[in-house]
Amino acid sequence: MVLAATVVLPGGPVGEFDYAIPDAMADERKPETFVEPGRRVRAPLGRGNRPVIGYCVAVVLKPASPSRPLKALKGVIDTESLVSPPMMRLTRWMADHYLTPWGQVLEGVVPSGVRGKAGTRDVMLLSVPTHVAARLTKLQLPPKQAEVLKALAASSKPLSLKQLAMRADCTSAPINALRKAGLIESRVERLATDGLLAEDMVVERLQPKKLNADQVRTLDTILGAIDSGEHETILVHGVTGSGKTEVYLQAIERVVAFGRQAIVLVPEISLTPQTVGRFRERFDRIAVLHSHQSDVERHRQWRRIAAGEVEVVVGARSAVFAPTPHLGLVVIDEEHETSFKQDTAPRYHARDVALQRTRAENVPLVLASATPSLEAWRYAQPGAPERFRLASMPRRIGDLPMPAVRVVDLRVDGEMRGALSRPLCQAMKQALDDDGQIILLLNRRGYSTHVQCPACGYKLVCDHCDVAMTFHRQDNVVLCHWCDHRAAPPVVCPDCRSPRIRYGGLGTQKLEAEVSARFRGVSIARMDADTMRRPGSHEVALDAFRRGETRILLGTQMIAKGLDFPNVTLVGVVSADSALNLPDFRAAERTFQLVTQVAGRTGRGERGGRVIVQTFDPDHPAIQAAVRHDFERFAREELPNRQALGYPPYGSMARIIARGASEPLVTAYLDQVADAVKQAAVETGVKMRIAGPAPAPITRLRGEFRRHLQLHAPNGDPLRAALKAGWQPIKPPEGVRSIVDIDPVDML
Ligand SMILES: Nc1ncnc2c1ncn2[C@@H]1O[C@H](COP(=O)(O)OP(=O)(O)OP(=O)(O)O)[C@@H](O)[C@H]1O
Ligand SMILES: [Zn+2]
Repeated sequence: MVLAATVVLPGGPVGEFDYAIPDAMADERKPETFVEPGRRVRAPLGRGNRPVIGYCVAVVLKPASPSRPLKALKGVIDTESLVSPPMMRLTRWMADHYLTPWGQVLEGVVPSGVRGKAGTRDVMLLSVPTHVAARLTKLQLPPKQAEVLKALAASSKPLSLKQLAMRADCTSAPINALRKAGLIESRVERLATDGLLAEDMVVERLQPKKLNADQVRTLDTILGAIDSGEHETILVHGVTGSGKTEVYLQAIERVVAFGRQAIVLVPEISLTPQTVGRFRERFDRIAVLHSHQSDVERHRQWRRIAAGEVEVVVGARSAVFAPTPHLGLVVIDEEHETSFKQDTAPRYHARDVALQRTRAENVPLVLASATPSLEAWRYAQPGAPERFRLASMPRRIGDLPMPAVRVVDLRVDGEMRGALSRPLCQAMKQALDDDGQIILLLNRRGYSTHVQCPACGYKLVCDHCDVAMTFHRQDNVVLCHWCDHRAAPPVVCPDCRSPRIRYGGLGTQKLEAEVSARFRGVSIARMDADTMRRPGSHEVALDAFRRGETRILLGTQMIAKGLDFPNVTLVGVVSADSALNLPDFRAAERTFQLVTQVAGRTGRGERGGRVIVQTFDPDHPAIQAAVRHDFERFAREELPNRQALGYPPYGSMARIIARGASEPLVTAYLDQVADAVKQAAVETGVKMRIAGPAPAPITRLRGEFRRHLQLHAPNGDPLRAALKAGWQPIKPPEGVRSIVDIDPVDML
């Protein structure tokens, strides 16, 4: 038998490869060179023995095969495992579920700062072995060496070479002589270069709030699951302002009291100092993980978490992989948010990964939202394939009423004053007169969202993408929001030279200009991707709004969620329709979520609040349900549509997207794949619906043509089988790239 390491390669080729482990790498007493699962190794690949780096995923005994001996590993990179056994199993599941090579999943899950041990360095620490210390006086040594040994033995903790040389006032020569003679032992330890770790911010501690009846009921449900020691998923559906956060903070207190850790996932955009502060007020040791962190900071947090020094991990999507040693609970706040799905490989959804992880570790998962995803909602209904438990919180804290919503029909209201209808203008004036504050939502950035020529019908699109260019007045450019291509704004039609070229369509910049012209002297802040570029700008803008210095806050969806400002007495939705016409089966769901969430930002104080929604489609079921803050009504009306078409949550879906500069090559490749997938689908014996191949909704992006194929099946297994047989084996030609997105969220 030979001791072998099973290795997967992040950079391909796909597959698991066995390598013999040389004796020197099988010695547990030499941790620097020990091979174990979760460490990266150097291995020779292929005929030419090209050196590659891979992850050891298993250590196994293999029967020796003299005719085909295993190649031997060349070296070990990591001095400790980067991936715990449960995490190893989780990444394995992800590789299978998302049809992504295991090595690529591992590379995506272990942060680069952790792989590179950012902010730390290896330090050799010297000490005197106990058996040497015992006979220190009896040793016959040259005087300098005796002095060194005495100095080291007198030290209460191990010393670095430099420290010891200083204490004994010597060069490294006598120290090395002692090491050679086995009188001094050494080990390598990884220490932070900045020496002392920054202390956690000190924040005034707050006591738990006294819960209302709905909160008590919900907390009891969660605590029951925690105490049972079993996995259970609990969907907390609570209207905006019902106090969901307080409930899960108190559930986490129980988990922490048991000496376990909790992970709380929030959308990246909500991960503000304000949010983190709510945790610091209640817990001593918090770790924050987000995508703007430096490698050094991320590595530091990762180590603290792995060492069990942290009670609560708060983070965006990737915090689902936090290496907590004793996980007790995972919470996903605003569970419906699309940012929980990663849009590069591995294309995982944090909700599904969390479900898998909490099941494996036997701990509860809490999903919280005022507008749950239809997936989570269906699974909380009787008779669904998954069984989530539903906890409802239908009332606001303090029994505050939900704000009244008025719909303005833009088709009949002829009295538009630019972007704002007369009712919205009047309501704004009144809110300002009453010393209230206003939130205006418009989910399109820029000034004009399209440039068109009425004379010849010309539309200005990006040179590289099949996307309309947006005019940005501040920089005086037309800009592609997909590839960032910039051009000078045309003054005449580039096609027919007509000077009547029109800049139309409303963006946040234009809205800001209109509002400030109409409400002179009123302080306005705009929050969108253009004004929020610098880190921390979000917080600055929200702080000014909180203090009342800003009276009107307008912006894209980033102002729609989570904000809790009691003085906001009016919310205006400038155009509720922007998401409604997207070629996406979730368009209605997105519209409902956005309008409901932003409407929920008002009426959160004693002063009450109201909402005005402008739309060209006032009878649309999503808008009708949002106007009533009625999620159940929306779900009742939308679910049958999904069921009729076999769309999620009734069945699984996968999308193949192929792209390349040459349209014929992309087409030929995807046609070939489609045939193979259809053939394979028949062989699964499961009824599958396959749509396409067809041009993707965004047909050209960054100069590449895009085509896609969509697969629907009652569940994910036959989909994966068909893709494994039909898609995986067909290598795209040079210049064509192809990806598979399982359970896609992005339909463009
Ligand atoms: N039991 C309680 N007693 C008094 N105030 C409470 C209580 N629970 C929560 N609150 C307060 O009520 C407000 C709303 O709570 P929270 O922000 O947790 O609601 P939410 O359900 O998460 O809302 P949303 O979904 O709109 O973000 C907060 O200011 C919170 O501090
Ligand atoms: Zn472009």
